[in-house]
Amino acid sequence: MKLHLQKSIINKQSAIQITGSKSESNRLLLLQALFPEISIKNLSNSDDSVLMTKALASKSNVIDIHHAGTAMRFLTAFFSTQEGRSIELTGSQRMKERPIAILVDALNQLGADITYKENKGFPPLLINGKTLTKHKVTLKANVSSQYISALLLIASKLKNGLELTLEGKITSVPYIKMTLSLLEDIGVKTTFKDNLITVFPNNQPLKASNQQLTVESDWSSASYFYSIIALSEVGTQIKLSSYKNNSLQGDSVLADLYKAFDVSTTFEKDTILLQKNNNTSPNTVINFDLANAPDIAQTIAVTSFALGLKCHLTGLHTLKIKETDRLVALKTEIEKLGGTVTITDNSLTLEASDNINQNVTIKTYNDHRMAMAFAPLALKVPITIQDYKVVSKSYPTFWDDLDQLGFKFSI
Ligand SMILES: O=C(O)C1=C[C@@H](OP(=O)(O)O)[C@@H](O)[C@H](O)C1
Ligand SMILES: C=C(OP(=O)(O)O)C(=O)O
Repeated sequence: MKLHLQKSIINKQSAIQITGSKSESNRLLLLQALFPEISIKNLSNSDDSVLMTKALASKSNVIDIHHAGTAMRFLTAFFSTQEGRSIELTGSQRMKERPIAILVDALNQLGADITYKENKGFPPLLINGKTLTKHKVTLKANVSSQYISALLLIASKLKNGLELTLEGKITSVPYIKMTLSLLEDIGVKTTFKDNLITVFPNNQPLKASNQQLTVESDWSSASYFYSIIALSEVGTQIKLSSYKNNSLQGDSVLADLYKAFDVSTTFEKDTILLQKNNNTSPNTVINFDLANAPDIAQTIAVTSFALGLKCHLTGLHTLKIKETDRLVALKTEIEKLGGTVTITDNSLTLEASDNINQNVTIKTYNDHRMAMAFAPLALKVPITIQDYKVVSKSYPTFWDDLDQLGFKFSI
């Protein structure tokens, strides 16, 4: 269903409460299934976290996690350890194109029994739960960190814990560190030195002081407000809550990166105040390596385009296997708007330009981030989002929050 955004000017000051991080939530939900004494505050209301909750509670032998990548990967590891349970783990058509062999091979080497129902290397998976007996495995670390997090999340419940050796350049590192930090928060011991991660077994109940966890709000969702402020008049402010100064989320690098667009971030207790300080110079060139923060690539590309800036983004190799091939999707949609984009397998270059075509319909490719990344362009031109409902994958109240800021739109 289409959503038409008129050219909008937003309120000078607004405050938005953002839902919990979907990455932290899906890790904690998995850990809660293993350690039921865990209680979680500020859980994400994203579709992906709702699907994760339902899948963990389900008694069915077919579980469909739709588009949720973390749920697919984390649940593959979880169900492989559930002795006596046999399930088919499946997902959307796109999920059936997102590779999973690296994780399946690692789990099978540890003693799991996982096979492919359709295409080798891809969901759906047939998983016969077993006690995993081995504790050492090596896997490629340059394709998706989610395979590594999946193994780490189940590791403390294996008899001898886990020793993971990572091969190749490690991608999306902050997500691995987030997993290890959350394990430490509940009292599981871990080490990460060079390319070796060790998780020690923990079959004791958790200490009372390790049972209550509060999810920080989602930084990837905050990126759309960074973009909105970057495109707004000098002096415009948005307050977002609830955030921490020492975040576990790699996307908190936004606070640094958006300085290039003259957006400042001020921490005030558990809120962040974003403010546009100057008109961004047209001579600014954006040059970022986003290997550690792949989910904000679309936001940054669109902010740069809207401000007419040249932009060169690298470290984008994981974008090809996300909800859609995000490199191709970005090139196609920015070019419809009048931009010039060159992509390789791991980079995107946007030429500086000062023209933005009006009334373009942005295709969303079943990708929440395509809809949300392009929406801020309404501060410059009227624009249509092809399927506005996609946002619920990570941010169900996105349009309500844009409405609150003063965006004008109709369905
Ligand atoms: O572990 C996680 O929560 C995630 C890891 C990242 O994936 P990759 O490691 O595949 O880049 C990220 O893109 C995804 O949205 C969430
Ligand atoms: C890539 C993403 O999610 P996932 O891999 O969990 O589907 C995302 O939210 O941008």
